[in-house]
Amino acid sequence: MAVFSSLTPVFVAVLCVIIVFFFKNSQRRENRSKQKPSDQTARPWADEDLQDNTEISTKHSEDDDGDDWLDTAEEDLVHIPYSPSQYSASEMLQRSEKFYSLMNLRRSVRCISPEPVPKEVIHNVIRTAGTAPSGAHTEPWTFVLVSDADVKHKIREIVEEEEEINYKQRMGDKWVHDLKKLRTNWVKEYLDVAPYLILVFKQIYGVLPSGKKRTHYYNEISVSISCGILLAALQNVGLVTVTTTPLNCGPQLRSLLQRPANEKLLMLLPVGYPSPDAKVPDLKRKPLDQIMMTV
Ligand SMILES: NC(=O)C1=CN([C@@H]2O[C@H](COP(=O)(O)OP(=O)(O)OC[C@H]3O[C@@H](n4cnc5c(N)ncnc54)[C@H](OP(=O)(O)O)[C@@H]3O)[C@@H](O)[C@H]2O)C=CC1
Ligand SMILES: Cc1cc2nc3c(=O)[nH]c(=O)nc-3n(C[C@H](O)[C@H](O)[C@H](O)COP(=O)(O)O)c2cc1C
Ligand SMILES: N[C@@H](Cc1ccc(O)c(Cl)c1)C(=O)O
Repeated sequence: MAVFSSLTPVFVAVLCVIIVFFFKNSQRRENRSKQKPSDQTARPWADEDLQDNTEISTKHSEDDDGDDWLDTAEEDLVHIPYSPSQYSASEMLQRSEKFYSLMNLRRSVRCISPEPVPKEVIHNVIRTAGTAPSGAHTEPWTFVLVSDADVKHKIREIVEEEEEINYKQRMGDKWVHDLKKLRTNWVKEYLDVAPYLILVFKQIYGVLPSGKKRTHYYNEISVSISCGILLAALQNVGLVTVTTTPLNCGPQLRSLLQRPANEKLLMLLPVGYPSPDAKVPDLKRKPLDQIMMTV
């Protein structure tokens, strides 16, 4: 008993040292994991809410035996002067009003004329889409331009088959109800009729000359921005489209168009002139005070 009572203070002291040691260690580990992702599953650029399926670079993976990601040529990239056009305040106002008026006339048009469209115009529209900013300038987009009647028809078959199931089963009553005002259904005549279909693919990763994967940061956001610019470029030349996202068609369309495994369909845009009898739902847009908060 006497031995125990004399040991207790020593025992308590040792116990305290052990507890402090463990506590400090666990704090250090926590801090380290906050400061620097310690494993390759940490992907701060992939927004969970967006369900951005960006794939991680294989830089630290087991099969990695080199420093492909270290591109010295890019490290030495020169920085050049940049002085774009500037306008007076009144010119700016005029230009902003003009551009707003043009864009405010943009509508999703589902009745497209078969009238041919100059190919060079479409090429310029796609060039313009390719001016979009992208995560780490990875330019993670592929625009597949389809004008071949047989391929367009195959696309229509795939889309209509899946969209019928979407409307009847996958989308559910609420979504179908919310779309009633648009009078859409699974019949997609514009896929045969429009002179061009542009299928926009996001590259979920790139492929380096060595065959290894290159990380495409924020690829979905980057490609979505390029699609916005593409829509503006179409509007600028008087062409129409409808932004479509044919659910469950991605893999089939990718394989029909022989796109590689790193590409996923983001949007399908039928492009042409509006048909003379085209109608659009009389939708209203939110005014500025409902979309802008000033602080
Ligand atoms: N952002 C969104 O919330 C959604 C958008 N869509 C839109 O619908 C359209 C068609 O997409 P949909 O077919 O439904 O969906 P996906 O193209 O995402 O494909 C559906 C399934 O196929 C897999 N897949 C597709 N492409 C690849 C690829 N290149 N490599 C590996 N796996 C692949 C997906 O894998 P995984 O599960 O790994 O992605 C998923 O399981 C597009 O326009 C798309 O933008 C569709 C669904 C949701
Ligand atoms: C992300 C996104 C997905 C869309 N998917 C479809 C679609 O699959 N089919 C379709 O007919 N329209 C689709 N639309 C078009 C919308 O229905 C349309 O933008 C909306 O009704 C507003 O009309 P507006 O484009 O004329 O302003 C989509 C639009 C966006 C932005
Ligand atoms: N993809 C279907 C359903 C659809 C229609 C319009 C939309 O705005 C959305 Cl989000 C979905 C279709 O193209 O009919």
